Amino acid sequence: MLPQTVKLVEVGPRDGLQNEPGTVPTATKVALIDRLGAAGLTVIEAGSFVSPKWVPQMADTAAVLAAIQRRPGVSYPVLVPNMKGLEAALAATGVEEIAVFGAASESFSQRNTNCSIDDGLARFADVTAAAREKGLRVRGYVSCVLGCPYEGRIAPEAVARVAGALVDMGCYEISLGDTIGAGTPLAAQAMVEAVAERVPRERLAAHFHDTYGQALANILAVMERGVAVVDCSVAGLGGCPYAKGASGNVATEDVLYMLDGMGIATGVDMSALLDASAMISQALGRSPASRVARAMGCAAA
Ligand SMILES: CC(C)(COP(=O)([O-])OP(=O)([O-])OC[C@H]1O[C@@H](n2cnc3c(N)ncnc32)[C@H](O)[C@@H]1OP(=O)([O-])[O-])[C@@H](O)C(=O)NCCC(=O)NCCSC(=O)C[C@@](C)(O)CC(=O)[O-]
Repeated sequence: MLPQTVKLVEVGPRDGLQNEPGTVPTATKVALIDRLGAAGLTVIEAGSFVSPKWVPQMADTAAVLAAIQRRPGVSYPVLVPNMKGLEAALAATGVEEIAVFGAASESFSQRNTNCSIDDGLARFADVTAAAREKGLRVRGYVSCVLGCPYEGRIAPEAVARVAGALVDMGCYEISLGDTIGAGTPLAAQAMVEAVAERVPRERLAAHFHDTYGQALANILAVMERGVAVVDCSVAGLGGCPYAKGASGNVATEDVLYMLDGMGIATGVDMSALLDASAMISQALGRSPASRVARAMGCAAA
């Protein structure tokens, strides 16, 4: 049975823009986030407090948080990898939610966070406990749930182990990242079934990249297995710095078009979303990767 409503988690300003080769001005990020809020998105990932040597594109996250127009009922989470990141998040304006991010692949964990899966989980346990003590909500990510750029196939049980550990430490929701977009629908369903042995389905989110054009099919497949939270990126922004040729998250416009067409409520307005998509595409000087945005007339800048 398909869900009647789906929560869309907009990750473009973080997952998308962290991959831009050039610097995106703070004012552009702020304008994008404000437009996404105006379109009705209720969760908009605003940036990350990670090492600026690792991800220089997110170095202005505190400035972004200070300048956005906060809307009631909208959450603006930020990624935090360690206690230093948590301190920065707590010092920034208005942070109420953070996300910690682990992986189901040892090699990816090393490349992304310079530590093993288990060392990362130990760090996240400390971060999560301290964050919750301060009243913050904590979301957990698992990367490489349907394949790793270094190790290939990842066992669903490995995903379930990391997802279970994140929930046990206090994450309210687990976002399952097909980082390189390699998954296909039956594999996505099998992975969700394995994870559901450890984490209730209503606490799972699909975070699928669209590298092989499978993201929408995979989203529908896991919705059939009870997943009702979908991460997506306006204009299909993004990629993966550790996976050559990887494309961005599934485009928000494309997910919304599918859900609207199926009569599934999201609270997001297509024309306001297209406005945000056109704005960021123009700022970056390229056409949106979203098929829907292109079909609806968002041309190259
Ligand atoms: C985790 C670390 C910090 C370890 O990196 P490290 O080098 O092992 O850390 P360290 O503790 O040894 O510190 C090294 C330097 O970084 C600084 N530092 C240390 N921590 C911070 C911090 N929080 N904020 C600012 N600065 C920090 C620290 O102060 C020090 O500075 P120095 O003394 O050399 O001048 C690093 O590997 C890192 O920042 N990684 C983040 C990588 C990242 O952001 N990746 C993208 C997000 S994950 C993703 O996109 C996947 C996802 C979530 O979307 C799901 C999916 O699609 O799969």
